[in-house]
Amino acid sequence: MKSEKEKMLNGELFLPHDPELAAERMQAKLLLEEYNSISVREKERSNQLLQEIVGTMGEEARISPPFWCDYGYNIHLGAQFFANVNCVMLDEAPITFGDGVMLGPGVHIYTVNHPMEEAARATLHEYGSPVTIGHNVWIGGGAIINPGIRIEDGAVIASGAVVTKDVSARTLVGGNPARLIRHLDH
Ligand SMILES: CC(=O)SCCNC(=O)CCNC(=O)[C@H](O)C(C)(C)COP(=O)(O)OP(=O)(O)OC[C@H]1O[C@@H](n2cnc3c(N)ncnc32)[C@H](O)[C@@H]1OP(=O)(O)O
Repeated sequence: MKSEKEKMLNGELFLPHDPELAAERMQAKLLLEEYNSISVREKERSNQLLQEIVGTMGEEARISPPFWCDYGYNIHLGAQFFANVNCVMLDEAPITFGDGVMLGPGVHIYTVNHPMEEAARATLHEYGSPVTIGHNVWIGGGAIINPGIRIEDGAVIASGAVVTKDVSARTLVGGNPARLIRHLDH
């Protein structure tokens, strides 16, 4: 029989209050608590902690605290990744960034959904869908990226956008729900 963690990683319905998953979220919270309270002078310790929190990270990846996520190990940061303050990543499924990605303040990236059907939702099951963000994407402050979204290379997400559909390479999208504003090809 599959564990709840295996179901989570497989994108199937799973129970988050399972003891193994609850312990992993607690471990992530403890690391984040330390990460979010560390002095700005302690760059090395801060970098070490970020390496412990996320699954993988490229050269010079940085996240300005405070930062929150559920598990951490499902997050993969490319080189020169930068997230401004108050970033939230609900990483029940992989969240993968290419190189040179920038996030403005307060960007939220969600991979988790609850069932739409009331009786199924009442069982407290949930399920994850991966979010994939290409190289050199800029996501403006306050944007929300929904589960299962793919944002291709060079795209720009305007501040405050709610991204509900995949975003093509080198396009600017904005609004709620986010719509094409213009192409960025030169
Ligand atoms: C690490 C960090 O990133 S920290 C910095 C954080 N900074 C931010 O988050 C700022 C993000 N910047 C934006 O959202 C800007 O508005 C940009 C980048 C989208 C502006 O891009 P521009 O190409 O200059 O767009 P411009 O101002 O010409 O507007 C084009 C159209 O998009 C609309 N638009 C611009 N910004 C937004 C927005 N945030 N949401 C919805 N629509 C928008 C404009 O109203 C305009 O619409 P119209 O053609 O109907 O008049």
